[in-house]
Amino acid sequence: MRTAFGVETVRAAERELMARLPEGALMQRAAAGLAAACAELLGKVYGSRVVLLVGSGDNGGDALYAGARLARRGAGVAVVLLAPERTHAGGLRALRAAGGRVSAAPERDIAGARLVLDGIVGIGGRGGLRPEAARLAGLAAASGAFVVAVDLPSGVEADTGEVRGPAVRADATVTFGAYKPGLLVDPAQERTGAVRLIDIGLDLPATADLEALQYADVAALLPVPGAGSDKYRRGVVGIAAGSARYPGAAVLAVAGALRGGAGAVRYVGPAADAVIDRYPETLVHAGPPSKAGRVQAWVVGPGLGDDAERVRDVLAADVPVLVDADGLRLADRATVRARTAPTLLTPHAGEAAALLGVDRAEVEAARLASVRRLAEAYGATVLLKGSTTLVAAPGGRPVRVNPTGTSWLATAGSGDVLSGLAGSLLAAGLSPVDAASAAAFLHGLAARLAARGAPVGAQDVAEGVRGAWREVVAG
Ligand SMILES: NC(=O)C1=CN([C@@H]2O[C@H](COP(=O)(O)OP(=O)(O)OC[C@H]3O[C@@H](n4cnc5c(N)ncnc54)[C@H](OP(=O)(O)O)[C@@H]3O)[C@@H](O)[C@H]2O)[C@@H](O)CC1
Ligand SMILES: [K+]
Repeated sequence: MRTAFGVETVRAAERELMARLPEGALMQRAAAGLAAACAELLGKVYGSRVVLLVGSGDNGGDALYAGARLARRGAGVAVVLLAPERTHAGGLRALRAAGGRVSAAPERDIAGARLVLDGIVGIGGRGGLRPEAARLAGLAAASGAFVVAVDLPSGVEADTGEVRGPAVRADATVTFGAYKPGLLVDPAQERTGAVRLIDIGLDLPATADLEALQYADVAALLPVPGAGSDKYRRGVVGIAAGSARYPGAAVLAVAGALRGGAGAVRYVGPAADAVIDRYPETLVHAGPPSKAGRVQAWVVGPGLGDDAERVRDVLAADVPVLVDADGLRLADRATVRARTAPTLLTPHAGEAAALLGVDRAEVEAARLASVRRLAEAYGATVLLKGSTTLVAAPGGRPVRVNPTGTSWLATAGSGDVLSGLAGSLLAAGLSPVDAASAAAFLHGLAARLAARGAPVGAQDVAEGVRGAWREVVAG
């Protein structure tokens, strides 16, 4: 599991460790890791031109000490100071002693640099970059130099991933002690480049603020039928989706469900012919969901139109229910809150905005806060779709972020496949958080496998799920 911790937690762990170490030791660990990463990126350090953008705090100190290490190895290092009178004094002394210099012509130095280190601001930052810092970040972006963010791209919010003003766009980020949530959540995540974690020996709490499943975590969650399994013991998932107008949504939700590990898929609704035509293994039923026979979990909503009655009927079932698409519009909040079996809501940003009564842009800007708010408001687990899909449960447990997302998934019907897949995992017995995050992981990987650099449709994604599953199990 990859974990991320908020600023307060990281600072507390740093204080605790600093009290046991000689003064400055932690910064030296950070700088050593940073310099090593930069040397690796440069390939040849000797003769390389490096520019440090240095602000008033310890983030600048890290950059200065790393710059000193690179200067000792023969790099030509120039530093641009944003607050000359408040620069980290020890770091600047070390840089000068190693042969580095303070830039007299920042524009020229940045234009000629191979590597720019962004030490403007780290976890002490508030809000977007100030004008002079923003100007320098712009010059760095325009120069074609490789930009390495120190701890995090300056200007992004470490705790939330929000980007409320100008911010550095890095090609790589070297972060210290722990991943910060903002490095994994959009929109900030788009600005980090590849992230490398330097272990500086922090002792962190067992419970993270954010976590991202890795291959082995997903493999451990996926259901495997035993010798004694029959289709009912493997779980039956019910799909209440589709309408005369949108039969395709039913077909795609069933396609996802058939790949999710449940023993059988039951379809209820007016698109039974289309479903059977494509997937004859589906059990179909034309009446209300409550009369369809036993299921271990329901999916309700994709392509449903305005059939509020089907949503009410499904929500009355005492099994886990996944609500998606039209179902989100039709589900009554008090009914969801009153359910005793778990509920999983799977909105995209626009649907989440409608549920929260805010603008879509506000959800997209504050994804972490939005998914947490929705989970509390509905007393339900919420999967917020996006290129960094988030899963939150009510009650403040760590939020999960999916690491396999790809922009190829922004294609019609791919959400229907995801709801079928997650519903199937629910029916197979996974908790809502595990079902949602394992489904998002498989779904993202399936899209990548299916796409391999070319556009994909939702059916391709559904067909890619088996390959993704195999890849996960193989590690
Ligand atoms: N603690 C440790 O042991 C270790 C810490 N480490 C490192 O220290 C970093 C944290 O250092 P830090 O606490 O000194 O804060 P930091 O991020 O440098 O900000 C400093 C100042 O910037 C300013 N500023 C704020 N917002 C701004 C903005 N938008 N645009 C421009 N400027 C802005 C504001 O000053 P102001 O001008 O408001 O007085 C603020 O006080 C951490 O990220 C890691 O790199 C590692 O070495 C490992 C060991
Ligand atoms: K930085």
